[in-house]
Amino acid sequence: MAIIDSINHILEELVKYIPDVVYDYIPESKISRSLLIGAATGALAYLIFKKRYRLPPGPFAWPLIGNTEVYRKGNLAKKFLKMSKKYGQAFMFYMGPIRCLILNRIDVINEALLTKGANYSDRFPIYSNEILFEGGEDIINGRYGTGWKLRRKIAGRAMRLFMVSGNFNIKVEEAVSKTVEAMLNEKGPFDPKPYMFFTTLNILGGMVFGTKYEYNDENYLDLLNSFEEMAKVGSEGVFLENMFPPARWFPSNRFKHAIQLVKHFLDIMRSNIERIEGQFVPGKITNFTESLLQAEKEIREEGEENMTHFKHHHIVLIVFDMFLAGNDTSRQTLYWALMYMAGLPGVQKKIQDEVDSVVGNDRYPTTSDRENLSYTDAVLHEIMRLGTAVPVGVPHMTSCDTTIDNGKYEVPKDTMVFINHWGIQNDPDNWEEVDKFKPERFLDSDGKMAPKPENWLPFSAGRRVCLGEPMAKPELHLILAGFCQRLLIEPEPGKTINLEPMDNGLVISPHPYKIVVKPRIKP
Ligand code: HEM
Repeated sequence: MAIIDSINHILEELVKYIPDVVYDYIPESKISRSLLIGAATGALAYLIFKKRYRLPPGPFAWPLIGNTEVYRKGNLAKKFLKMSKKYGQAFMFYMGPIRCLILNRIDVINEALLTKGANYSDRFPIYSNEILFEGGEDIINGRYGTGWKLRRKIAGRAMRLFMVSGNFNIKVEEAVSKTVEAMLNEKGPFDPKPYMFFTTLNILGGMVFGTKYEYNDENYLDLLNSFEEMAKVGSEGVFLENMFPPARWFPSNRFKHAIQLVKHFLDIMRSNIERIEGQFVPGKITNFTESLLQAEKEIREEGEENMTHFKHHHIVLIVFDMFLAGNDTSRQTLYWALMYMAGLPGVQKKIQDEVDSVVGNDRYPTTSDRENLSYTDAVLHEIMRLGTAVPVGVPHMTSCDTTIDNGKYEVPKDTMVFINHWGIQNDPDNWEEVDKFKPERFLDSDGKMAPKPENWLPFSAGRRVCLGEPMAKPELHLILAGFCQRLLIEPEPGKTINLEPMDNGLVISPHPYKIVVKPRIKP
């Protein structure tokens, strides 16, 4: 009570200098007065002593709600590119109360991801991710530090093992041949989207669990529906719960639905891991999950105290990451690929000629054909440029006060950072005839793949670079080559395919057309 009395004494003295009109608003109760003066003094001290930063420019932001016009609806990547022309290549906006830095040019992106990688590689602790990912201790959402590094290293090693074991070519071939067969069974024009899911899921399922799915398999349909539903919930916009903590006391139905979906998905992962664990013979690794189980065993043998950063729970989260990060990105790229093939028969024919001459038709393409299938590779690069699968990346966070644009601006600790991958890949300042589908831009004068243009960055760079890049690129290349080798892909009769991306939602999606496929090789 002594504190309240002394605050009130100060207030009594101060009010003598306050104009009457303000005096009327000062409550009479001593406790309310103390709270008021305490809050006012706190706010004043905050304003006086708050560190002032030389922040990058950006639009005016309302307190608490920030720039609703930016984050509420529509395609973020396109908005960011447009805003960068007004505010500069490193600018800020506020998502609710969260301060966000947007990077739109390769030199500032390289500065953040490569030169100052240690300052820019943390992840923002997004509330929904911490809830959905049971603590957010997976790889994608993991905070930058020892635990994340260890989990990334173990998962990277497991993936490399799959790539070099010879299993990779086999799994891709199995997946492509199953999809080709299923699509050829279609009687008329059909939507190719579910088939792309079927292809990528078969490869991921093969890698992670050693599973093979059939098109009407119950387990497969369960995964497909869970994924479709998760993608739908995710594309409906940001969760209010992430921006405004009080919203967490009364979670929206959408948020509750997302929790149920992820829980179901994690249960599927757990039951598969348990099955593999039951048959696991240490030292004998045949799939990704067994590699993780082996790593867990070795870490445990070094002493239980080493297990803080790699427990059984982390295996479930890492496996979930593989499906989450690996599936939607790859299937979306393939969906674009089929639309381009149906819409651009000349490009399709050139791939077919290349595959026919390099591979022939009595076997499927393999990774060793890749360097001789340069035109196919260039087409894939152009598809990934225009149909960027992760348009504004996975947000990073600064782990300390830092700078950007060679010291021109200061960026405070805990700022959320977006890399506009779609933006640099579709900026007319970076590419000639930016909207034109031109695979040749990736080829040298001998028709071989030229060095990667610096503005082609679908997988990001630096410490958080996509873990799946070494797998995704050859995988998508083999699938595209395999489809074109086996199939003639055409639009639905009477339809012309509009290859402009749809202008809605967070992802860059093609317009949904039906296609027709015909066999090129007799089965
Ligand atoms: C078209 C295919 C793909 C694209 C365009 C893509 C793109 C990306 C991007 C932009 C990021 C964020 C990087 C950053 O934070 O700066 C990322 C992260 C990640 N990706 Fe991919 N990805 C693809 C396929 C895959 C596949 C097939 C897998 C695994 C099977 C995978 C696993 C991951 C993981 C685990 C991360 C998190 C890395 C970390 O936070 O340390 N991705 N990916």
